[in-house]
Amino acid sequence: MGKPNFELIRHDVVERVLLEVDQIYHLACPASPIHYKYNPIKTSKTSFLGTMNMLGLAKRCRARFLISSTSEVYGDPLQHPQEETYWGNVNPVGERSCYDEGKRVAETLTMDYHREHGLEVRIVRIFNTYGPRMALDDGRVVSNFVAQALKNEPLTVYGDGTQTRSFQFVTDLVKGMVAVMDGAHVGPFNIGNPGEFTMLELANLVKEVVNPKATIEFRENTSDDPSRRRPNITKAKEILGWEPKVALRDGLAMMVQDFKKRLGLGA
Ligand SMILES: O=C(O)[C@H]1O[C@H](OP(=O)(O)OP(=O)(O)OC[C@H]2O[C@@H](n3ccc(=O)[nH]c3=O)[C@H](O)[C@@H]2O)[C@H](O)[C@@H](O)[C@@H]1O
Repeated sequence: MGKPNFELIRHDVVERVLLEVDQIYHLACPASPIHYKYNPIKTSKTSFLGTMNMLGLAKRCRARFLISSTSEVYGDPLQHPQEETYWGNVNPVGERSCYDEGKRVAETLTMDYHREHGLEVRIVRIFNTYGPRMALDDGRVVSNFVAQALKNEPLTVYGDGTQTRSFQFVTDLVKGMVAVMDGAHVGPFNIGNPGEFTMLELANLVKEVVNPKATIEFRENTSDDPSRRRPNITKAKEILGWEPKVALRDGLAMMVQDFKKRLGLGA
């Protein structure tokens, strides 16, 4: 931003676009479950048509193309931790499938452009990411808990809170994506932090770091919620020399400072 050769364009990837580019980081798609389930047909269109349009653009410009895929391609995984070779356990007719199947077909399209047209492609599977500047109403668990704790509202734990996730700080993700883009391997690569927590453990950590007086309120869980998730990152470590550096406790503290400012609570 502010650099003379930087250009910001507001565009819906479902429509074609003519640009001149060398690299494409294709990140466009709602990622929070409440947002991707809000208009699920649009989510499928974004994943399929949006990815096809961006691959078409990459083909015309001979640009290198990186698709931001997701841990959700593993569905409710029967393998734990998840390796890139695992094909997953996705419900094709469930409420989450607009996103899960959308990202799966986005990976398929990416590989078919690679095989059919010799396009240079890269695939990253991103695991739960959090950090400063997330929308206060994003709806994902870390931003919900932090905002709730700061506002003295109960932390909303869905289900019994024994389901697990592995949380990655945003700067680790960005370094991982750049390493994949600039590396020589197509992937797919899991990019995530293997530290695994139950939602109750996360709630208690947020209490400790943000507001020890915060209470917990249990809510009904959503359908097809994956019961556990943790990346095996051996491939990214060995091939790219990448691994996450920021521990959850430290990442939370950085997020809290930013959330406090935006909630008008002082830094
Ligand atoms: O954060 C991410 O990067 C990932 O978030 C979502 O996946 P999900 O793991 O379901 O994300 P959350 O909505 O943050 O849910 C995580 C867990 O926390 C629980 N949760 C969520 C919100 C809340 O207020 N309380 C709560 O207990 C959910 O039931 C779930 O078990 C997206 O589907 C992924 O594409 C995305 O990569």
